[in-house]
Amino acid sequence: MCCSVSCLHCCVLVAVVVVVLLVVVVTVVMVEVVVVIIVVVVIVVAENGRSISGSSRGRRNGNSIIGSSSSCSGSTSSSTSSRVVVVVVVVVVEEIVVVIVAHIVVESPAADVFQQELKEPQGTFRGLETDFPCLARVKDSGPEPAYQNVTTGYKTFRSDKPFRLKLNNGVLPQLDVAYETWGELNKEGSNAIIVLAGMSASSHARSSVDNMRPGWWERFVGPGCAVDTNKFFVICPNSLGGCYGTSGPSSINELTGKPYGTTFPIVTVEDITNSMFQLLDHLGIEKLYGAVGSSLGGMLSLQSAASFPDRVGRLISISSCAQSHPSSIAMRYLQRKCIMVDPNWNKGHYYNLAYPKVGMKLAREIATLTYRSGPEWGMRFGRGRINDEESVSLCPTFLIESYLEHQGESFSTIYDPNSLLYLSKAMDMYDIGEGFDSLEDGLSRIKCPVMVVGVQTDVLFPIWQQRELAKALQDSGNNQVTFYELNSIYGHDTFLLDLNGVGAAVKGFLETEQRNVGIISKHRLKQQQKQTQSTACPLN
Ligand SMILES: N[C@@H](CCO)C(=O)O
Repeated sequence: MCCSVSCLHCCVLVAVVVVVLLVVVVTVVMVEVVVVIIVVVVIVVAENGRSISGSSRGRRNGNSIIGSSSSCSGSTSSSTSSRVVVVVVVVVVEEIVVVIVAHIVVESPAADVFQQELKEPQGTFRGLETDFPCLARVKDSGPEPAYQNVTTGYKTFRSDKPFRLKLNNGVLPQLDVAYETWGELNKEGSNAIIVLAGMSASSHARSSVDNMRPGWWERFVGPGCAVDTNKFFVICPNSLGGCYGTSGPSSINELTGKPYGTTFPIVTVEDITNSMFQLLDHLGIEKLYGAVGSSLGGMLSLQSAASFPDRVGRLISISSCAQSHPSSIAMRYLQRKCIMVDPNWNKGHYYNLAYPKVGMKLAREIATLTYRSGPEWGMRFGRGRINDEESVSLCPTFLIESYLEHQGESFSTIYDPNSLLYLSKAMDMYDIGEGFDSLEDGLSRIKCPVMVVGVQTDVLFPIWQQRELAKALQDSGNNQVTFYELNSIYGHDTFLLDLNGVGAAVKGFLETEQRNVGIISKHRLKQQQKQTQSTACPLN
């Protein structure tokens, strides 16, 4: 403990109290000693006086008196000693009590402060504290996506046919795909929209009677919302390789009776797309009205239209790409590395053993850097400190630090680290031009109207990449490409948070007959925002 400038007054007060107590203790001890000496001397002198006068009377009055004097002299001496003993005992007990009290005062933390201050005046450097009481102390001051560990409330499609994957001759003896639906499929089966999630999300896009908790797109999907469940039958599947009900590394391998861990086959965006179309087959949906996806989901929507051009009516890709850029791969590589160097990761076999929490937490902190933006943090936290009163140490000082720590902590135990490895790898590997002469050739398989939405503050899928995607789609021969550039502050996570921008664009594109619109004007987005705001779906 040390006195900082801010608590100088408290130090002075503590010092005064300690000095006064010490003076009182020393004075009491000294007085007690003097008193005991005086009392003993008085008793001894008084008794001696009585004994002297008694013996002179005995000598005058004969034997009887001598005999009486003799017996009397013995009783006086013993009573004197016992009085002295009683006085000494009482005083010694008192002294002990006083010494104990003095000891408590001198050893108290308050006295420690004082002694330290006496030895080392204000401002003396004594070395940093090394106990690092770093705690996640974040003020909940901004919007966050609703991610949950979803274990119930979804349906599961199971295929018992072997599911073949693109790489390494991978095969799964059976396939599970978890999914949730909202709205009604019409008689023609023509109003189905598949909503494709980002990496961390589950099938729980919106609350339902089976799971009342808010979904990750709660305000975007629903009656009157951007994806209007009064008009559309909405399906949200969990991705292959994930951990919320669909086959993934935490699933049990029926051959061994144990979780696959890293024996699970490598997964690609094409594989995830194929698994989702098996689900659509199972649901009897021949052709989707639309595929709407963000981030990994945007890759899936592009791939759906490329792999199954006759089965996708229109597609939306938000903050995504058709070919992962080295800068995004680098950001995901670091996250994977954090997990894989955690000794508890144990080459992916940690189920029922120690959990690689440290690596997972750090991975999510890095991921958060790529999901949000400097402008948002500037507005939300500025250079605000966690505790203005606290002296500066190597622990987090600024609110942004404790925000990252909080994000890492809260996500680290609701998502399977192996799923993060598999799905982030799938994103790295994505290249719609692979096997074709160019990206445009790969994109030319997409025949339906496309809307590309990008965000100016996205560092993971930067806005220039979105412009390039829209242009490459046009250059591939598609003359039904719409491009929106949003200036939201929420970076890559804008698709989860900005209902006015993203919601309006999505609703407009889904509910407008598609023509050869080319690059859409800002004027049209404003019109669509007004349209969206006038609907029953609650905005912000
Ligand atoms: N915050 C999102 C961003 C990537 O889509 C996630 O964690 O999945």
